[in-house]
Amino acid sequence: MKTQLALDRLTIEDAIRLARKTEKYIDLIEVGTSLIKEFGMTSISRLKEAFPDKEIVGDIKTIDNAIYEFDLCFNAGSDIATVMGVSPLPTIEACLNSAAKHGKLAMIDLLNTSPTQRDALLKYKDAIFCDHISKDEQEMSGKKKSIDRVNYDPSLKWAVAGGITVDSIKRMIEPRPHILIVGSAITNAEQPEKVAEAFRKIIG
Ligand SMILES: O=C(CO)[C@H](O)[C@H](O)COP(=O)(O)O
Repeated sequence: MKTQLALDRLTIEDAIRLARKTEKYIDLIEVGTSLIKEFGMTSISRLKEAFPDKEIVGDIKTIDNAIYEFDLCFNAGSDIATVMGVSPLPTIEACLNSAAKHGKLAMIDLLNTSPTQRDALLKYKDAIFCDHISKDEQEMSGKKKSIDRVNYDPSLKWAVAGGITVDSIKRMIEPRPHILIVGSAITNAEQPEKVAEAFRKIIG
């Protein structure tokens, strides 16, 4: 199981500072959608330059214009780029094709997908699937991703995201997701490195 640090609502310099403080305890660095929207592809290239040995996730949340957006992300230094699961299937397939062309990976964000849509997506076995509770749902209804009652297909690669805290992973059951995506629990902490270390201790 790997930890992905999600960097959102920060300047590029603060994102680099936070990643630097926690780099010992994290595996992947996510350039959050908010950074990409505010600073463009520079946010991805700057994080990749600062952390050439970490896997960089460009959370571009593509929903159309797949090849253009995915090529931008990979050319800027992303190792993984994200596409929304609610997109038309030709968009998902174009993202997977772009990822294969670059020798990189696509993550399909399952936010707001119906069970039927999820079933239709599970045939894309090269993708990473992200089970995700949105920031707005977290803030408006208090919902958080819990991972004590998951039932993932262990033959697929899974990530989980959405308000995950150290407390919420204490009751993890098997199979564990491949990637635990953590944002504000670390980025809003007074001592981000201590929280990142606490995640690492539980994950092992
Ligand atoms: O994709 C995202 C928001 O759309 C974030 O990366 C994800 O939600 C993780 O951040 P947090 O732990 O703060 O919820």
